[in-house]
Amino acid sequence: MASKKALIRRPGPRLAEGLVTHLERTPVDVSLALAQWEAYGEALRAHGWETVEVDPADDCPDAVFVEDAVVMFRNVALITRPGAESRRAETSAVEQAVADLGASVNRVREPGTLDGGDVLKIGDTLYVGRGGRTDADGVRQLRAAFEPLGARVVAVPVASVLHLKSAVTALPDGTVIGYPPLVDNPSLFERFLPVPEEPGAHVVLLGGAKLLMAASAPKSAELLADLGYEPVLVDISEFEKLEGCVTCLSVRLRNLYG
Ligand SMILES: NC(=O)NCCC[C@H](N)C(=O)O
Repeated sequence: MASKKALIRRPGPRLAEGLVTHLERTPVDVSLALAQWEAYGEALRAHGWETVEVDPADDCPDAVFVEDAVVMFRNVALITRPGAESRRAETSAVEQAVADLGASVNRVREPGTLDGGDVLKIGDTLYVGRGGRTDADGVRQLRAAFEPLGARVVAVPVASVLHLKSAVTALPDGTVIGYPPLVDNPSLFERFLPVPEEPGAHVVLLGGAKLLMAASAPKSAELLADLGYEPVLVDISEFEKLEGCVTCLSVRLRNLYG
């Protein structure tokens, strides 16, 4: 039976120093962030996901955004080489965690850069954002790692946001959702549904019709509820101040043995 495990990583004491690129910096309340992170993990567990904590990286302010350190396809983990130098030390404990869970491990090598937040998986298609954090060599290495396993890799230019998945994610039926002002090329996707708020573009598929979403996107949640989905809302305001979203706080692992 497929496992339902989710990697998460506790925010560290330097969280407030996390990178901001497209937003103006506003103060982060680290203790509120920790409470929000606990509630996020609880929401995953309440919907049948076993959370697995990666060892914290207290010197890395952005380590909580664990999605950026690894891309999973089937039972293979591609450990990334983050585009931001300050995030490169995040990956070793993530590699250890996925290896301990039984994944086969591959790595993005210098000089390529790739952030997990740039990879949107829909079935066997991997859309990869070529933008501020992921370069052409990173895209090539993603192809080399996963095309032999049956993935189709589609590269998408990203200019307006930090990562591809800051702009778009996908519903369980593969429909891509996004907030139009921030989606550079909606025509690259097979089906595109606009949502009315920027954070409304981010969903984590919890299973069945359940979608984990940010509490800051009530209108988008309403729209998706009206389409028969069941939004589960979590407040992640402190992570949003650092350009984080619901997707980047976990990595779901569904195809590991054991
Ligand atoms: N996948 C994501 O959207 N990750 C968010 C990363 C935010 C972090 N402050 C960064 O700039 O790297």
